[in-house]
Amino acid sequence: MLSARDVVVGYRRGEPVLDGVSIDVSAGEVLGLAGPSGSGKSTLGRVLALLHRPWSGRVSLDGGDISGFRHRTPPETRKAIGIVFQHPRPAVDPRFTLRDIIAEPLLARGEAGDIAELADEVGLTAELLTRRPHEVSDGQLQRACLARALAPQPRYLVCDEMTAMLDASTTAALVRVVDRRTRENGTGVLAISHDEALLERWAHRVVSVSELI
Ligand SMILES: Nc1ncnc2c1ncn2[C@@H]1O[C@H](COP(=O)(O)OP(=O)(O)OP(=O)(O)O)[C@@H](O)[C@H]1O
Repeated sequence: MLSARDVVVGYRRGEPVLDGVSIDVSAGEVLGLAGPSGSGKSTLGRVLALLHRPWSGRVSLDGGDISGFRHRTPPETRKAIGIVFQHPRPAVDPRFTLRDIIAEPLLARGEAGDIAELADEVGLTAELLTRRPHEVSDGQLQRACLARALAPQPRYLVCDEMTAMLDASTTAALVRVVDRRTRENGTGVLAISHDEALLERWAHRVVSVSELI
């Protein structure tokens, strides 16, 4: 279980965005996180993905406290939690090919991974893997970002408006990819979205930030 307990966090001193929020994402579960713009959905996703350190409260991974790690997160913990953002372009190095982008987390750990298999999983052809970000569509780049997040076989995945920029067929394709991981590998997913219809189809249950206090 990936959990946050009584998390208080914000960007300006004395102005918490989340004030005592608790959430549990179980293995094999897709938890939808809905709610109005500015309510702190992305902030909570970033806290769970260890990109933002809470002012107080606790973040735990399968029972172990991981609240204090952030940049010094041990590789095994870092590997366990993936994140995919709404906008793929700022999330990649424009000099890299899609193959390099997908391989990035594996190379960083000196691990070998089957890039062709990951590309196949997200529906990218071998030819697309040779291109750079400016030579592919947003949807194709987002497929590469999803493959990069899945490469270390994370136990939990935060999808922060992963499909908000994409058309209906690419959205459905990427959701199918993540859903297969949930069913076959037990990957727990926090699916953050404005799209209530999407969450209704995808998530096992849906909560809003205001319900988590
Ligand atoms: N880097 C930042 N610096 C300062 N304030 C920020 C930063 N990121 C978010 N905020 C503020 O924190 C609050 C919550 O933002 P957050 O992006 O978590 O909400 P959200 O529910 O995901 O919104 P949206 O649905 O519009 O993406 C907002 O008031 C926002 O302006």
